[in-house]
Amino acid sequence: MFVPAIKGQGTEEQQKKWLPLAYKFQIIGCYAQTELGHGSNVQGLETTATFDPMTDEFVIHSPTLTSSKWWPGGLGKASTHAVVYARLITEGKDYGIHGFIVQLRSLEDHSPLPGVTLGDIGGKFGSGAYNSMDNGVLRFDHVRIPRDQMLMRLSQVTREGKYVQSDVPKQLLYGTMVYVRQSIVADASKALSRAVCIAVRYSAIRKQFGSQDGGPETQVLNYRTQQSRLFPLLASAYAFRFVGDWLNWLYTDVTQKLEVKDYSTLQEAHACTAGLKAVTTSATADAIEECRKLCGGHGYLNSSGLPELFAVYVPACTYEGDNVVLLLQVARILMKTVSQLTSGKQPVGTMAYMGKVQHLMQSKCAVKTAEDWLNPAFIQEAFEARALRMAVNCAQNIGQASNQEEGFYERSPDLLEAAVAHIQLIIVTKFIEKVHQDIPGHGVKEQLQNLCNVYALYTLHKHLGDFLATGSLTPKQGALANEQLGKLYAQVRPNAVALVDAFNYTDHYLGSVLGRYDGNVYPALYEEAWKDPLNETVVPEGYHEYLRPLLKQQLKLSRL
Ligand SMILES: CC/C=C\C/C=C\C/C=C\C/C=C\CCCCC(=O)SCCNC(=O)CCNC(=O)[C@H](O)C(C)(C)COP(=O)(O)OP(=O)(O)OC[C@H]1O[C@@H](n2cnc3c(N)ncnc32)[C@H](O)[C@@H]1OP(=O)(O)O
Ligand SMILES: Cc1cc2nc3c(=O)[nH]c(=O)nc-3n(C[C@H](O)[C@H](O)[C@H](O)COP(=O)(O)OP(=O)(O)OC[C@H]3O[C@@H](n4cnc5c(N)ncnc54)[C@H](O)[C@@H]3O)c2cc1C
Repeated sequence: MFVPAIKGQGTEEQQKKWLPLAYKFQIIGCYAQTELGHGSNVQGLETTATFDPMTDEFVIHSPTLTSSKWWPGGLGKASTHAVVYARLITEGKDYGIHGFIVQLRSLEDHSPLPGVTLGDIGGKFGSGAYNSMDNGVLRFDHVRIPRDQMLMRLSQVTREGKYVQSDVPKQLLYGTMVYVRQSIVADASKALSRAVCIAVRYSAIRKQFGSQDGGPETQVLNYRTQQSRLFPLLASAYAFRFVGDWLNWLYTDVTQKLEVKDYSTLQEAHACTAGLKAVTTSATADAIEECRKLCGGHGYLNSSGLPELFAVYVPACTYEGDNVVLLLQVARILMKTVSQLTSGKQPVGTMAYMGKVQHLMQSKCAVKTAEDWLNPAFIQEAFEARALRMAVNCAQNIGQASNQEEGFYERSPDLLEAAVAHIQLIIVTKFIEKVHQDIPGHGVKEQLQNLCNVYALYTLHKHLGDFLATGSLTPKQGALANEQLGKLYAQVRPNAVALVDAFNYTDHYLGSVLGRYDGNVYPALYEEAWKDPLNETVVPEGYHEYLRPLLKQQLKLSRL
């Protein structure tokens, strides 16, 4: 994040100076924004950067304990530099949060520079690989940096100490977070597909119950409950891959527009990256845990690969923006869009469907049979009606409050659900668009169409309350969707293993004895057990000190 921050907020000159050093690992940088007392609320950060016109320097300082930088990855032990976000103060005025390049450690012996106190913040969730990341703590005691180490693409301070705001939106300060959020969506798809690959392959080889007159037991993958839990996760892995590809296109397009000072899609980029990051990471974290349960007891072994995957993945719901905070950002933009509908201003991009407000507020879903739910037009309209009606309901309720802001906070739980509905519509829309494209490979398109329908109808079934409460569906239509879902599972079943093999993960990358490509699980589980250090001795350490005396004592007592 050190590099994207300099690329997005540094001048050409600053990029020329600092990026080659970072690319060649002549310096190692981190992104030091979050503090002990503030993470979500960036504008509440307390670290100060006070301009000293006498020396043409900024004085970086941590005025309070809560201003200590806390969490930045790489900060504790590895980084020599940081992009530090601090309150810019010049001529006695606080101009809010800006980025500054600050050297933290000597390039000679890696010792902290004068005025810099830093270290690691300690162990994190479980024994997961995230403990290999030195998330750190950092405090400054009046550390001086040259004025040209303020990142000056978005705003400047002159030699005399005058603050100059460039003619660019101040939200570009948040650009690095937008970049990482869009990459986190692709990351969610990768993590989810790994978990699903393990669970599908293991479910195909695991047999339990159901043997007739001594015949083989039943593959657990054939149980309808296993399919109803697992196949929506398989469909989600594909859904998040396709929406992540689209989001990367959107991000690239917005970045190109910024180059020519076209800020028209900045809000769309913020809403989509924030909302998709929130929805895909929450779903993926829950799905990895579900995949562990789908593998029964063996899923709880570290050798299954699932506990580690879960422990390393779950902070994605928090870092790069707490998911609730990000969804409330989406909700704010939805409310703004709804308020503009009466002005005749046509919504664009992923909000365009809201322009059909007259139709969508009174449309009646035309589904009459279970098969009708295979029509993408019916799915699309149902999801649009649900999302729009939830947003309009929130706007009407907020409008009844005496104060807009108060109304927003009062209704924030409902706004959260409206934001999720909007984001799920985007995911469904992009999946439908994907399967409408020419897709190579014999039968591949049909399989993706099945998964698209599984993702949409499962999501509809899971959130049926929204669809019924907004009148977007009738209970009968909801039941038909569930009926069609069961038929789709039967169609996915024959190709389930092929659909996870398609992720093309090596056994090494998957890191799971349950997810082995050859399915030879039991010998692998048994072999893995003997690698446990506890098995280096046949008689366990502690026998003579603790177990033997206890056993002997009990034996004596039993003879009395
Ligand atoms: C380098 C890695 C690359 C790839 C990695 C690959 C895969 C990724 C996998 C793992 C990642 C690895 C490790 C994890 C690293 C994690 C690092 C971090 O966690 S960095 C710190 C992250 N912190 C946050 O996300 C903070 C969240 N808070 C905020 O973003 C803001 O405080 C806020 C919540 C948006 C509030 O902003 P503000 O206080 O300014 O107030 P408003 O809500 O009123 O907003 C004002 C105005 O601005 C608009 N806006 C807000 N944000 C943005 C934005 N990002 N872009 C554009 N516009 C924005 C907002 O809509 C308002 O607009 P208005 O209504 O005025 O029109
Ligand atoms: C593994 C990991 C790596 C990280 N790496 C970095 C890094 O490299 N650089 C960096 O700068 N930071 C990093 N962070 C910090 C991370 O970005 C923050 O923790 C994150 O942004 C959440 O902010 P917070 O901790 O202040 O949460 P808080 O906002 O304190 O969240 C606590 C609760 O308050 C709720 N809440 C907060 N505000 C509102 C609101 N307005 N309305 C409703 N509910 C609200 C949240 O939903 C949550 O339930 C990392 C964190 C982790 C866990």
